[in-house]
Amino acid sequence: MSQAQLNSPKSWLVFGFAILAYISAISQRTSFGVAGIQATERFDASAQILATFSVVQLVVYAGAQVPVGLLLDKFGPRILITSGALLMAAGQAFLAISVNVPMGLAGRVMVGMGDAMVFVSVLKLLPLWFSGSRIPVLTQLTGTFGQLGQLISLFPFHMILLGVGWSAAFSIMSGFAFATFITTIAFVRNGKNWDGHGEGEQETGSRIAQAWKQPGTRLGFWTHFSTAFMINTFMMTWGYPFLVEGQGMDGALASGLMAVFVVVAIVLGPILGALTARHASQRSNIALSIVGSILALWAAVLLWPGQAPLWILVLLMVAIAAGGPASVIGFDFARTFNPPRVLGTATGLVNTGGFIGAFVTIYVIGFIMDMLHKANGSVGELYNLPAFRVALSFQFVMALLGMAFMVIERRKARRFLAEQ
Ligand SMILES: NCCCC[C@H](N)C(=O)NCC(=O)O
Repeated sequence: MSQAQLNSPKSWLVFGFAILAYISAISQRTSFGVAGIQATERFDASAQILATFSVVQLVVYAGAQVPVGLLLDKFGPRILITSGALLMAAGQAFLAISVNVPMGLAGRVMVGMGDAMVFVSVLKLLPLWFSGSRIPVLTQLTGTFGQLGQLISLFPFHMILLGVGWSAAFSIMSGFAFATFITTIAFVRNGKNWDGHGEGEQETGSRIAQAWKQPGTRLGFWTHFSTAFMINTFMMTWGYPFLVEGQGMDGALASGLMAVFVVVAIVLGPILGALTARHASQRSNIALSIVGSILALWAAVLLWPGQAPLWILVLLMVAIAAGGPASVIGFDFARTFNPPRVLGTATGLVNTGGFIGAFVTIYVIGFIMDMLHKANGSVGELYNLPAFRVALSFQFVMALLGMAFMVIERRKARRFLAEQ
């Protein structure tokens, strides 16, 4: 390990440009979400087809995590971030010229694959360039800075889309991704602490098995699962319809309140980073407390007689948003329990938790809503408060499952540490 390189000015330069690539990745990921109305017109698509775009992109993202983790351990972060940026640039360029649904989907698949390569690679760079308590803080800051990407798609991208049009807006996003491809080649290095391809000689299957066998990886997976599935469920599908159709909130207010998620991530990320660095033995308790707070607020909102007042809905959103920074604790478990040669694989495994949890929850909530509507003879509104109350309660089942596994794996991880 080259100590001279750690925490050096060059470390900050590498980290800065890696973060830039991640900010770009988040802006590419979220850009389609603000272009829904234009996409419906351009592709002459139904709401279901529009939803397919998001689901396809997320399935690609989650499905790519383990292969990306394996490639990361073999080839290192620099190649992965470079390839991710190039794939996203190509995907957005393709989307800019696409005129039908299959072309649009192909573009989003490329964006999803490219996006999948960036976050875990930035995390893998951290122990190569930094040491000690800086790592958990920088892990949190990575997630926090990434939120700036969402602001890019919410504001400048959206303005260009409205003012100049689809092709120009997506071409500019493609240009942004391409710019980070160039800056990654120019400035991002694996550094002297990267052992190179020698790390990648181990069999693929055995590397996955080695990472998963480690109780710290499984604790990280269930931590990510428990903290992130509710924010993903809310942001990706059910938050907006629940606020507008279930709680009778004005659509513009509901969209505006979604910015709460960015603000909470920016404020809470560094605080949680410092807390986890200082109190490593309390990491799981911090995550469990945040999941507990989300559940308490969901219970208050769902049990509230009639529509809940605005203040409690805002509190609910703050709590759900706290799940984002809390999920980063999962990556900290992966890092502290695994040797560097399987860290990418372990991080990829952890990063699937909150997405797998969200797919299941999103689907089951929709299924329950449909069943309740059918049980009522398919009369009246599909989306209504009593139906949301029942369907959204499914989140308690998933959260309790996740928390139970966190406690089980925590016990095993502690036993593992005691035996070391
Ligand atoms: N401060 C918010 C961080 C959110 C992290 C999020 N749960 C996550 O796992 N992100 C992975 C990614 O690729 O962005």
